[in-house]
Amino acid sequence: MTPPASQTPALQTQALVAGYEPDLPIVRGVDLSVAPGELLVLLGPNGAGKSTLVKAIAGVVPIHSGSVTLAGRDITRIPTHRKIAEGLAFVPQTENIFATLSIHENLQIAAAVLPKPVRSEKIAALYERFPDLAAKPSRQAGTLSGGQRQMLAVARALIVDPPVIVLDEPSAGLSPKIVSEVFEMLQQINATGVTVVLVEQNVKAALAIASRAVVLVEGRIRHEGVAADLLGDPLIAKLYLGTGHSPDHSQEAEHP
Ligand SMILES: Nc1ncnc2c1ncn2[C@@H]1O[C@H](COP(=O)(O)OP(=O)(O)OP(=O)(O)O)[C@@H](O)[C@H]1O
Repeated sequence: MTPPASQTPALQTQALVAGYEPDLPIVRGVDLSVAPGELLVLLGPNGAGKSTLVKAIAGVVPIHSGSVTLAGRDITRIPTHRKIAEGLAFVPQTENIFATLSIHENLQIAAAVLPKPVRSEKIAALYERFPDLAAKPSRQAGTLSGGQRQMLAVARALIVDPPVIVLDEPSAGLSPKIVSEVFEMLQQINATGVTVVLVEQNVKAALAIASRAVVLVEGRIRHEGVAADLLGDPLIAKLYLGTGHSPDHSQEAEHP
């Protein structure tokens, strides 16, 4: 979906510089604009700074300068734990669930940011949306398959009905079949009006579901465009997307 240019971006970074050490920027001046309703994929070679960028947006990596806005509101300096209440949900690549707790307890903890009276109703709504989770609410989250863990991590993020969800490589370590299921789930979430931003190594699969793609190289945006166009551009595929000269991670085995 390509909304009118005048529309306030759902998520925007301006001249964003971020990194782990004060004198070592990894993200080096990124202007990223995500329109409401977009499913945007962030691509680029290993070490390009994709994860660092989304972590900076989520508030878990220090921002040196620049800004992050959500539907026009400045959230640059808002503490990480409050960003979810502002409407920005972040699903980290790892440690995105409490492995020793049950599915239900994981959802209860996520629901703690909501007012008490609505918590059970929100959890019930999630169970309706994710029947696989509803089937075994007392199961320990750490015993779930990789795909089901991602489902739980996404469900936790969705508990506040966020307008924007940002995911750091949700397909990491999953088999191609499970990757398809996770991507289908993201498409369905996007179809309900949620703006989705995801970092991905599964270039072809991600471009197939994305509306737009941004290619990050050495901490800067090098290319952006309609996902389908990028998929068909042999130069971009060769230079930045890893297709043709580095392994497509979709072939990796799932680690349960
Ligand atoms: N916790 C950390 N502390 C210091 N430097 C880090 C940390 N995590 C990542 N880096 C460095 O930041 C740079 C960008 O890493 P990042 O993970 O953001 O890249 P990426 O594009 O997501 O790559 P990949 O696809 O390999 O995950 C790399 O040079 C990496 O070594």
